[in-house]
Amino acid sequence: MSYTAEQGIEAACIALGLQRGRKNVLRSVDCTFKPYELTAVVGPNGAGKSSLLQCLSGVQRPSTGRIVFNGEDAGRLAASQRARLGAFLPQSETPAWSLCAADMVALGLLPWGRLPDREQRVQQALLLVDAQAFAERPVTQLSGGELRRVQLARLLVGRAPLLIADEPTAALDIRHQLQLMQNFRSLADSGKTVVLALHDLSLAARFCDRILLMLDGALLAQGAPQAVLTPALIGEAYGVSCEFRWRDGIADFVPLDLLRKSSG
Ligand SMILES: Nc1ncnc2c1ncn2[C@@H]1O[C@H](COP(=O)(O)OP(=O)(O)OP(=O)(O)O)[C@@H](O)[C@H]1O
Repeated sequence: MSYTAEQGIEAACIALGLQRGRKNVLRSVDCTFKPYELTAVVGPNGAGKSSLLQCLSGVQRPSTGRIVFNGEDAGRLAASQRARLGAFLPQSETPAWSLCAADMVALGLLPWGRLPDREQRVQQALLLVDAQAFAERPVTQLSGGELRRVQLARLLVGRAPLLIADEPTAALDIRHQLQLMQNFRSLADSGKTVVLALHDLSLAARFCDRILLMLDGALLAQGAPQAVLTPALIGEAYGVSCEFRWRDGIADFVPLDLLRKSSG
């Protein structure tokens, strides 16, 4: 591939399908993620958000369709090259051994070998998520939110132009949710392509350029927050009535009532 890791990457999913067991959990998904864009993938439990992010990151091989990075088939890339292009934070992960937080963050630099500024990068990443205070603590002794922040630092420490995070704000307190979303916003503004699965629709509306709304393995809608996060589409996807109150660019999502019996 002819571009460097610091250049932007446009990642496209083309007619993406994924079968798990007997179920088609992704059904012909077409979408494109661009440099300078922060995209939220939203939708009810089981809609296929994690499956889409796993395909995009290369953790899952799609059953049908393709992922294309800057026009080239990502499925043909060596795993090491793909890791340098796209960094991924899975929805959940339990540490297998008790390495210290700084060493866990440094794992995010593995795709680039031993960089001369390794220590600096690790310290900067820890600072981004406010985790310097527990840099030397074993990750097995951190609280859920502290561990998540260390895992987020591991995502942010590298040089990949594509950042993919599955429910990055879950487990974080409101201060750290806000700080993290501001960081993702700045990273997108600097040219990164950022894709997040989110359940918090207020955060998605406030910080993201685009929203992909998924339902039952397919895209129900995609576009700007004000176009996608409408009471009609939210009602169809989640089965709840809701209100969005927009004030100075800040969206406040208020779920009001159940519209129908849940299917999931
Ligand atoms: N390993 C698996 N084997 C079989 N089915 C699976 C597997 N993992 C997920 N699924 C199914 O795939 C569908 C999509 O799951 P996915 O995790 O992508 O949803 P999601 O939108 O991320 O949900 P959530 O909001 O609950 O995290 C669900 O119906 C789920 O039951």
